[in-house]
This record gives sequence, C-alpha cells and structure tokens, in this order.
Amino acid sequence: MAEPRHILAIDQGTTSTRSIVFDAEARVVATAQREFAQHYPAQGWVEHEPEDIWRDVLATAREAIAEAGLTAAGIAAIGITNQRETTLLWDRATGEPLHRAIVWQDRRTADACERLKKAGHEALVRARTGLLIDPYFSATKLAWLLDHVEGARERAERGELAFGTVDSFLLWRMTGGRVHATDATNASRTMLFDIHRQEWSRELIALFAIPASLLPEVRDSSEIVGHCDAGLFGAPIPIAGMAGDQQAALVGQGCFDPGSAKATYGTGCFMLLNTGERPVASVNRLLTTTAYRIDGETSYAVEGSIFVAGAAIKWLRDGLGLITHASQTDDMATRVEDNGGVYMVPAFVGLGAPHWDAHARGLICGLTLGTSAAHVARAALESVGYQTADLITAMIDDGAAKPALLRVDGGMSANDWLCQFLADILELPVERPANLETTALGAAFLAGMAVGLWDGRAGVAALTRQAARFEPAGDPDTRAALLAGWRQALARALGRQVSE
Ligand SMILES: Nc1ncnc2c1ncn2[C@@H]1O[C@H](COP(=O)(O)OP(=O)(O)O)[C@@H](O)[C@H]1O
Ligand SMILES: O=P(O)(O)OC[C@H](O)CO
Repeated sequence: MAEPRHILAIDQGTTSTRSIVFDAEARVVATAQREFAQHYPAQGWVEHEPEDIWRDVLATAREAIAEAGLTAAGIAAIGITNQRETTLLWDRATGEPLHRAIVWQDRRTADACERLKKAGHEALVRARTGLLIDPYFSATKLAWLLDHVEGARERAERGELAFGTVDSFLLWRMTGGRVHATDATNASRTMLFDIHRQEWSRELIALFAIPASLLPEVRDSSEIVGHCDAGLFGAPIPIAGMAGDQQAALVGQGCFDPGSAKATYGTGCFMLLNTGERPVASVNRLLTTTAYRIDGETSYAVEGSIFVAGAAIKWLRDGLGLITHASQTDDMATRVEDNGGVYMVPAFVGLGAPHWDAHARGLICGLTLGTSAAHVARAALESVGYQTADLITAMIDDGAAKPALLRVDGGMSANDWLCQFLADILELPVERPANLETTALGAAFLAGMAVGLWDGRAGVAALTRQAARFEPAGDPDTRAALLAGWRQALARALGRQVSE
C-alpha cells in the first residue's frame, strides 16, 4: 500500500474547533468546523464544557477525513494546536473532568494574582517563565480548581488526578488515557514552567501549591508523542505535532529565522517575534515564550497580546449598528481622505501589552460635526495599526532586532486597507499568505516534519505561499502626526490617568 501522505491538523480554538486535512504540498484538501458554547457563570468568568470540545474534535476530524476521500490509513500523522492557557483537571482512572475548563479569558483569579504581586513574587515568575502574574495563565486557575472542587486537592495529592491544557486533554483522550503529555509551547503558558531550563519549576510549583503528580510530561512540539486509539478513526494514527495556537501560526507562516514575525488578527491580535535561541527578557511588559521545540532545541519568541482587534469591528456591527458586515470597513476607510482627527482606543476590556492596564476603558475622540461613520470605521481599523506599532516599538526597545517584514493572518487580515495601513504605520512590508489558516498549517508542519513527510524547517518554509504584499508608502510627517494623535488618545484612555 502507498505511504500515507496527508496530515490531519486539529485546531481547537476559543470559539470553534476546526479539523483540516492537508496534502503533501500543504494544500487544504478538506475542512470541518464547529462552534461550541461559551459559559459565563459569573462576571468575568469564562468556561468551556470539556465534553463539547472532545465531541467536536472527534466529529470534525472524522468529517474532514471523509470529505478528503480518505480513511485513517491515508493520514500520516495528526497535529494538535489549541487555545492556550485554558485549564483542565481530570480523573486519571476514568478520564472524567472534575469541572468545566477555565478559559484563558477568565478573570476569577484576579485577586489571587494581586496578592501574589503584592507579596513580591513577580520577579521570580518573570525570571522563570517569561510571563507576568496575571489570571490569563494557567497556574492560578489550577490552584482555584484544587481549592474549590470538593476533594480535589486530597485526590491530587494521592496522585489520582491529571492537569492539562487543551492539548494534553485531547492527547489523553485520543490515546485512551495512555499518554499524559504537553509540548514546550503550551507548558510555557502555565506559569509553572521554567522556559530556560525547559522543565517544570520546583519553586513555582511550591509557590502555587501544585502537587507535582498532576503535571504532564513536556515533549518537543514536533515528535511522535503517542498513537490515537484505533477505534477513533479506524487506525492508530501517530500524534506527532503539538503547539499552542499562536506558536503554531508562527510555524505556519514559516517564521523560523530570528527576527521574523507574525501577527494574527482575529478577535484580538497576538504578535510573535522569533528571537532564535535567545530568550529576550522584556522591560516593556511583553511576554517571553517558547516559540517551538524541535529535536530538543528550543527557539524563543517575544509576544505581544492585544485583547481587541477584530472585536472592535464586531462592535461597530453589533454594538453600534454602523455596519452590517466587517468587510464594509475596507471601503469606508478608503472613502475618506484621512481620519479627520478621529481616534478610537478600543480598551473595552482594558489594555494588554505593552500597557497591561486592566482599568483602561475604550474611547472615541476628536469628533466634530464633520465626523462620519466612515471616520469611525477608519479609526477602528487604525487603532489596530497603532497597537501593533506600540508592540513593535516595545520589542525593539527590549533589544530585539526590528523585523524586516510582518506576516499577517487571521480573519481581519483579509482587509486590504488595514494591511496597507499596517505597512505605512510600521514602515514595514506586510505579507499575507494564500492560506489564512496558518494555525492549522503550523500544526500540520510540526506533525509532518516528525514523521518525515517534510524535510525539516527549510522544507516546510518552502511550502508557505504569500498571496499579497503591501509596501510601506506613507510619508514620515503624516506617520509622525498620526502616532502623536494616537498617543494623546491613549493617554486619555489609560485607567491610571483618571483621577477619582
Ligand atoms: N474584512 C474584515 N475587515 C475587518 N475586520 C474583519 C474582516 N473580516 C473579519 N473581521 C474581524 O475579524 C474577526 C474574525 O477573525 P477570526 O480569525 O475568525 O477570529 P477568531 O479566530 O478570534 O474568532 C472578527 O472580530 C471580525 O470582526
Ligand atoms: O483560540 P484563539 O485563536 O482565540 O487564541 C487564544 C490564545 O491562544 C490565547 O492565548
């Protein structure tokens, strides 16, 4: 029988689960997608039902394999990529979760984080993990589960339970409970992992009071970690790639060289700059993280997370009723000569990197009687450019090399006006790939490399195809004036500027 030459990538995201089959030329052969329920049991709490996630992973994977006209025998390997930081705890004997997953957006541990910061633990956390103390990461979510689910801590101490991010949970289920592992990128988001030594940090495990028996083994992002149960898809397919979704997008964009960068514009925006073997410690409150670990070698990235990008456009549509389709903003922004002095700071949920101001709130300023809906739409798109510019400035100030170009992806990157504005304001060429599903592609690359379908990083990078390139064209004076306008607007939005 012919060697299998397709890869199944499973992309388990925050709002939907996608399974995509790629062929040996990295072309999409079949896609299946399902949205699933979000649970908001209290203000600032966000949960997912693990069984929903598992159900959709199985259903979309089976659907994609069938739509590709294949059977499991035609799949050389599976790659898993996932929403990061989301925290699960389950029973090792039955595989039953003890609670719903606590999602990365969940803020229930904000007070616990404040206490840790006040007690002076941030320097240690930063030094070991490259992260800030924030409810975003898994450690305080796991501690919350141990303290709030009846009997959980005692059972954990007896070794009966397993902790994992979504990748680990899926791996556990797919291997029928035989493999409890995660990859180095996902481990790096738990706030328990020493990214320099690439092992769980004993000091942090003690600080967060986490029983060590809960923790998964940490594997490379590209290696065979197990085989799925034959019963699931009809044959025991190797699971050969795992990475958090933003790191997978970096791989899917072929950003393997130090200095290469990608920004994914979806609901929010996550920008990662590859810094190679060198972890860059940020003084500008960016995150240092594992970009990928291949053949035991770790590459690092600096990451800037913007909470609101496409969500600002969604708000124009659903909150203001200014547009009916997100894509209309492209024409609207083109229609006006300039921004008319209008700026939007989309701090709807505070501001992420590099400001990390939970108390900042959104604003639109510079309004006159001449302001039109098009100006507001343009201001929303521009705000995404300015926030990206702030990230790049912070990265360079941290000592990272300025990237030669920025690769973009995610739903919002379909907007040509935005891509040109990014090129102008960043003074960088912006490239957009043919396939915007770079996250799934990255997971496929990691899995395909591990089973020898593709020849290492150079082999997969050669398979990435850019469909559009936007050259910087703005004049320096206009750029400086726009950035000055943004900084003024930003100062008004920052929570710490507001006197009681
Ligand atoms: N053409 C467009 N112009 C501007 N924003 C867009 C466009 N198309 C989609 N968006 C925005 O992008 C987001 C969807 O992107 P997607 O990558 O699917 O997000 P996520 O994976 O975070 O759910 C939405 O917030 C939407 O408002
Ligand atoms: O699932 P996404 O695409 O919203 O990504 C979520 C990030 O991994 C959170 O860190």
